[in-house]
Parts: sequence; C-alpha cells; structure tokens
Amino acid sequence: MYIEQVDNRTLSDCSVLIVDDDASSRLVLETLLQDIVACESVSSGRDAIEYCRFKKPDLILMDVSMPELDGHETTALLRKKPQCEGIPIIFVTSSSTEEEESKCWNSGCVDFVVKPVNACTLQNRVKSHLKNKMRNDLLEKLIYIDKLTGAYNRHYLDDYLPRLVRDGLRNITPLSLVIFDIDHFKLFNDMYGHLDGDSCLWKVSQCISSSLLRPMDKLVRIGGEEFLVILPNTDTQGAVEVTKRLLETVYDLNIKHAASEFERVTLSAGLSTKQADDDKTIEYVMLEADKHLYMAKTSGRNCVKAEGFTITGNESPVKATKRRILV
Ligand SMILES: Nc1nc2c(ncn2[C@@H]2O[C@H](COP(=O)(O)OP(=O)(O)OP(=O)(O)O)[C@@H](O)[C@H]2O)c(=O)[nH]1
Repeated sequence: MYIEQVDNRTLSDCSVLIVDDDASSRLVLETLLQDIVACESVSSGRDAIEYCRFKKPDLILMDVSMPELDGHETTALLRKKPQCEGIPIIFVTSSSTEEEESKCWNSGCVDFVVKPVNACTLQNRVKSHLKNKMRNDLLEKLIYIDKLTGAYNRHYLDDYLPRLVRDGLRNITPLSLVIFDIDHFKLFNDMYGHLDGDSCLWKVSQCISSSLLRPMDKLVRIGGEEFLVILPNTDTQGAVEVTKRLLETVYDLNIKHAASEFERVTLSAGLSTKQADDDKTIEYVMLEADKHLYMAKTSGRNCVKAEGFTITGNESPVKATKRRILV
C-alpha cells in the first residue's frame, strides 16, 4: 500500500468509483488501482448517479462511451448535484481526437486517460488528483469546520444553505431544518466543569454526524450548544423520523447528567420544512424551527416539535410513567 499522507488521511483512505458498462474494463481498472486505493464499480451512468446519492467517492473514473447516458451526460447530471461538488472526474476514453479531448475538458473533467490505458499513467494521474482532493478537503475543513465539535460552522451555513434552497426550487424538493440543543447544559457545566462540557459537545456532535446517513445531510454548530441539522429532499414526516433517531442515539450514549430529570444528557429539537412550492423564506423556516425548539423546551425537553407533530424522546425510568404528548 502507498502511504502518501495529507493531514491525517492517506491515499489508502480514499475511494474511487469506476463507471464503465464493460465488465472486463472495470476489472482491469480495479486491478490496476487495487494497491493504491479502495475501488467500487458501477456499470452505468444511472447507477453512478444513484451511488452518489448515498456515498461520496474521492474520485470518479468515468468511461465516455456508454449506452443510455454516456460519460459526458452523466458528468453533466452529477455536476448539478451539490453533494457531488468537488469530486474530480477522470474520463476514460477510447478516442484521442482533438475534438474528443476538447469535449472531455468542456464536460468538466479534471483529466482523461486513453484506452487501452497505460498502467503507470493511470496510477499516477489517480494518485495526483487524489492528493489534490485531500489538500482541498483539508483547506475546506480549516475554513468550514468548528474545531471544538467537528461539526460545520456558520461560514459553511452561509455558503451551503443558499445553494440548497436553489437546488430545492429547481428540483421541486422539500428542505427540512432541525435546530436542537442540549438540555440543561448550563447545569451540566456547573456540575462537571467546562472541560467535561466541551467533551460532551464533542461526543454529541460526533454521535449526530455519524447518525446522518445521507451525504447531503449536514450538522452545523450555530451557537454555543445549539446545532442545526440540514436535511435536503426531506419532508416533515421524514425529518421527524430522522430527528427522533438522533435524539434516541444521543440518549443511548448515556452521558451522565445528574442535574437533569432524565439523569443523562438529552436533546430538545424544533423542526420546520420548506416545501418546494411554498413562498417561505429560509430565514422564516429557521425562525419556525427555533420557535418549535422553544416549544419542545417548555414542554418538558427530550422531545421533537414540528408543525403537526410532537414526538417525545426516550424517558428516564423515573419519568416513564409520565409520558408527554404535546399538541
Ligand atoms: N463547555 C461549554 N459550554 C458552552 C459552550 N458554549 C456555550 N456553553 C454553555 O451552554 C450553556 C447554555 O445554557 P442555557 O442557554 O441557559 O441553556 P440550558 O442550560 O441548556 O437550558 P435549556 O436549553 O433550557 O435546557 C451556557 O452555560 C453556556 O456557557 C462551549 O463551547 N463549551
């Protein structure tokens, strides 16, 4: 394995998606790259788009000539998706005419290799673009990541949210926002000290991040112990389900909080959805989520509140008999 490191990632931590309709070509590419990087393959443009809904490869090797969607068309569709931003695409083309080369560059690839591929050229191009990608990721991390929690920060929110709103309008998809904060966090700090408070923020943030399953779902720290979860293409019902799961996973972390009625760290959350066809501004949706968070707090905490929904979280043994139903 190559150990070429940028920050704390190495090439072997990176993943490459191979898109090729020909099984033997996929096998050749996988074999050539297997000692450098983790590879996964799909056999069509459609499958590549579907793959990228759930995973974010560090690089895509795209065959140009494929039935139905060719490499150019697939790239154009991927480039429209915010979650695919920043993924370098290398075309694998059987034609090296001047016209084809120009077409490849105009389609938004970062590079191309010509079939039959030269093993050394392919490996070096892939390594070089992956190292660039790792440097860009590191730069993005320094600008956009909150150090204390590992969540995104407000700079990220200011850049990312307007793009999502535009995307939602273009694709007619809903966008849900969830604001949550840790219950009785002042008491937690008072009882255990600020260092344990910081560690609690880190644990909660990491737990939430790893419970978000789609690459476009993002966690942003918007205040001291206040976070925003962005759920693109998710209606209220779906967002309630996700938020309920988030509250449960944090509850299951079982971080001791003796001053809380739940005897452990819990979250309260408020949720609001922007439907594609409504005229709510995103600022209004944020305010609504914040209002719902306030309602969740005043209704006893450890619960989610959304328009038409109130879901209680797990309850402590002592409170189990007093299950809250909020309307
Ligand atoms: N340790 C630590 N504490 C923080 C940080 N940012 C904010 N806080 C603390 O978070 C606490 C928030 O307290 P409040 O807004 O009163 O809310 P709460 O005690 O969580 O009460 P409820 O939200 O009503 O459940 C304050 O004591 C802040 O000092 C941080 O980065 N680290």
